[in-house]
Amino acid sequence: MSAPATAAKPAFRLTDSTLRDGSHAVAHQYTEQQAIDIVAGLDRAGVPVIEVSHGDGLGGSSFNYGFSGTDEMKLISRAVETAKQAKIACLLLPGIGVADDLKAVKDAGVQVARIATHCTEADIAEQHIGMAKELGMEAVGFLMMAHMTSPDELLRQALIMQESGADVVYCVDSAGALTTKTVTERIETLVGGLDVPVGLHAHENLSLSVANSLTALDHGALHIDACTGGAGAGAGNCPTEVFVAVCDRMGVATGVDTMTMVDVAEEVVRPAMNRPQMVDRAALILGYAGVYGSFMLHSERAAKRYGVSQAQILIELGKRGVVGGQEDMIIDVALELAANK
Ligand SMILES: C[C@H](O)CC(=O)C(=O)O
Ligand SMILES: [Mn+2]
Repeated sequence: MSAPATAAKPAFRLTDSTLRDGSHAVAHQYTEQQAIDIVAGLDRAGVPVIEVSHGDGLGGSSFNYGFSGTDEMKLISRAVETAKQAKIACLLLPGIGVADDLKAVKDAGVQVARIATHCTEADIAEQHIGMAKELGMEAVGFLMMAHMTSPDELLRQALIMQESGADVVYCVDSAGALTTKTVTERIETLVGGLDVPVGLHAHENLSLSVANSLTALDHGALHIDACTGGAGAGAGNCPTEVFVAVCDRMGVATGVDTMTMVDVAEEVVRPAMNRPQMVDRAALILGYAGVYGSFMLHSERAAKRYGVSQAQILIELGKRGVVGGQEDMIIDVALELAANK
């Protein structure tokens, strides 16, 4: 097998979110040892940024979002201790995480603060982006459920994040509902209208995460998110090892050693997963109906508990345009379906 092209300057910066978005796939039950092993592998492969926190960001451990198996601060500390070259990042959704969480992770050695809001609510990130900058962290704006708004409105929201001090702004396909066409429209509009670099965070629900990430690069994105073994909410995220392998084949420099990534996926991450990441019925419906990826396991539990169809719950949530933070609506919909049976 040919040697990976790690020497050339990378065409984009890769953020691996196995220990954050991938946490949805294991119902937030990562152990300290798993965090150490995953960070050690990714760091060895040359991944430049590794995100660690509860799947729903700092402070996510709760009845609403699911309790963490291990306190996220412990996972973060193990990650910081283990990484030799990679920066450690955290996600924060204002309201779930609070300003003190940012200070705590900065003190623990986290260098990148990713501040996430629904795609039309960037204004609620202003304070946290500003605080991340005051703390001397890199601040990344993260506009979730980006399929739900137009490219022009997404740019208007991204400009709010840029004005607040964001160093990078991401288009986040939380539902895995974007296609190569709708990614192109969004990334082109963001790249054309922002002074700061643009990123894409793709999900696999329509089997398009690799294609969408490549499309984003073609249209000027400089940051790409991925998860090893395709871990993550719904059908998972863009699989890191597959993405860097495809980049190698296309002559796109990643700075990451593909064969090390392939081993980390196979030997470290997949054994940590509770079940295979795949585009099964529920995941496909998430993408097709445009439903928030992290609703998958919640809707599966509600369907079992109330004896209704998970597919119907998801379709109904899609019709109602339910967004992250409205997890209680999953139960409401399940109860309504049960009452109408
Ligand atoms: C809190 C969400 O899981 C953030 C994310 O990764 C997404 O919206 O996608
Ligand atoms: Mn995600």
